[in-house]
Amino acid sequence: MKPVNSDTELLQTRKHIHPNCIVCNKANPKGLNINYVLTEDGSGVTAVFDCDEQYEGYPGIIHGGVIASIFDGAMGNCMFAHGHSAVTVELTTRFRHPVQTGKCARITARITRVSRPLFLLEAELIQDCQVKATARAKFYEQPELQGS
Ligand SMILES: CCCCCCCCCCCCCC(=O)SCCNC(=O)CCNC(=O)[C@H](O)C(C)(C)COP(=O)(O)OP(=O)(O)OC[C@H]1O[C@@H](n2cnc3c(N)ncnc32)[C@H](O)[C@@H]1OP(=O)(O)O
Repeated sequence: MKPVNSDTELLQTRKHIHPNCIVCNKANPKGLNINYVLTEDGSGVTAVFDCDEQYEGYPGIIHGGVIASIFDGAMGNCMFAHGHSAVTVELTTRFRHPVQTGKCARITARITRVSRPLFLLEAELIQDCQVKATARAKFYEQPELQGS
């Protein structure tokens, strides 16, 4: 599926991304400040997460809720990148291996199926060349969120 714009800065500049988003807005001092950009082939979005220890649950392991939030943000931004505004209606995360603090991880998300108003998306987190967590979600299109 082609994105509406190949500009990798698109995701941070589109006015309809909520200015206070807890996951992706860099201006939110209490947020995760994740910078999602389009993948090279434009089919999805990707981001690097620094896995700072402030996000740990158990010592040395990133909290699963933080990972789920980053997946949700990735898939939401993927929707925006393809010109769809939508809300999450279902999110399933599989924590395959502990995500360690102090080592960067890469998150990638893409749309896998469209059945309007529902969109199915998948995401994965890779650290140390290993897929450590995956997610699937359903998003429900809400065009009225555009421009808010
Ligand atoms: C000291 C200071 C203390 C401070 C405390 C602070 C408190 C803070 C509290 C913070 C709280 C923060 C909380 C956090 O954020 S914890 C952080 C987020 N979670 C993780 O990092 C977990 C990462 N995952 C793993 O480590 C492995 O996957 C584990 C060890 C879990 C299993 O890996 P392993 O390679 O060993 O095996 P396997 O993958 O073949 O699976 C084996 C079995 O596991 C079951 N299973 C697996 N998947 C599912 C599933 N989807 N539904 C149902 N069951 C499932 C099932 O029985 C399966 O067996 P089978 O059915 O296949 O026979």
